[in-house]
Amino acid sequence: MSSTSTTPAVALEATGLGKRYGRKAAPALDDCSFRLPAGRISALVGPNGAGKSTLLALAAGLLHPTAGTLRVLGAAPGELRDRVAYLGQNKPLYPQLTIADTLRMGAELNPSRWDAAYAARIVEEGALHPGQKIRGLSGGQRTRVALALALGKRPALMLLDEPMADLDPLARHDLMGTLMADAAEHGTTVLMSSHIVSELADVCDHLLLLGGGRIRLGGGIDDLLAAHTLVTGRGTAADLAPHTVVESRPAGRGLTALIRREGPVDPAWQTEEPSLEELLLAHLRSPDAPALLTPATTTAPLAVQA
Ligand SMILES: Nc1ncnc2c1ncn2[C@@H]1O[C@H](COP(=O)(O)OP(=O)(O)OP(=O)(O)O)[C@@H](O)[C@H]1O
Repeated sequence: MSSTSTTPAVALEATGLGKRYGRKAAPALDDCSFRLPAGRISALVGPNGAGKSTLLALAAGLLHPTAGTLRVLGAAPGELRDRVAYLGQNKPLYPQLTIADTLRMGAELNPSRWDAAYAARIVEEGALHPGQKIRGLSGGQRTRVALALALGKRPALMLLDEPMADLDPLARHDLMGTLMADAAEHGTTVLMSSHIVSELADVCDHLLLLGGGRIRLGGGIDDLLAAHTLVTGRGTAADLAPHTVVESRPAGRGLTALIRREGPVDPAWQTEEPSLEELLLAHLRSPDAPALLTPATTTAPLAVQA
């Protein structure tokens, strides 16, 4: 059932990727180079306008880059539509169809991969009846049907653009649980944008942080957290050299700083590992902090496994 045997080790590979929506517009994505390892559940995070939706739409083949290249499961974007599911912020469904008709359409469009039981389960867990018309559903209920349609085809790669934004908290929690357990079981690669960091921390094992159209952080969440330390103590940011100070703030007579370690930290500083939220907030507040991509995410030294 799993498609990992034919899935390359790298799900997405961007090289100098850029996208401008108009000649005079600032680039929505600018010189992005990164790898997204296959089989990971990745959070795509960044402030409004950072380029998250643009990246997901490029990966789905709905937009074309204006610079650089993007490979998706080793192919051009859009080439492997049956293996890639994209769910954007607009969920195009036919209002006149029933839920059952919609899922039948999914089965017809994906004859070799359709998992009818899985699609039906996603719908049933929302207490929806197959005979209900799409036009009579709430926004959150439509989201659930759109997810069933996208996931029923058992994609190797799921591109989800704020997929749960209009679901109530309980539905979000339950649906996210179903989706992630299933992705883990099938080795599916997920790239999911969201602004709800606490939710991402529970389910994601990989992170891409975008800011101003550039990659700011990329890598396994544990590796990224381990590369940073929160320090508190008396002294100035200059005293923290040779570490990279991502962000520092006054605290009492000294300061609290998030640093990227270069060797051991002077024991005069109190240290602790940051939470994912602290890591993200410090980088979001310091847009000029240097980018960090862990080795599995950088395009430089890693050999692609065919
Ligand atoms: N269709 C479009 N035409 C022109 N500019 C666009 C278009 N779509 C996005 N942009 C611009 O590209 C930049 C990146 O937008 P994008 O939607 O990718 O950001 P985002 O990170 O998804 O933001 P949000 O968190 O608000 O959804 C923004 O400056 C936006 O104004």
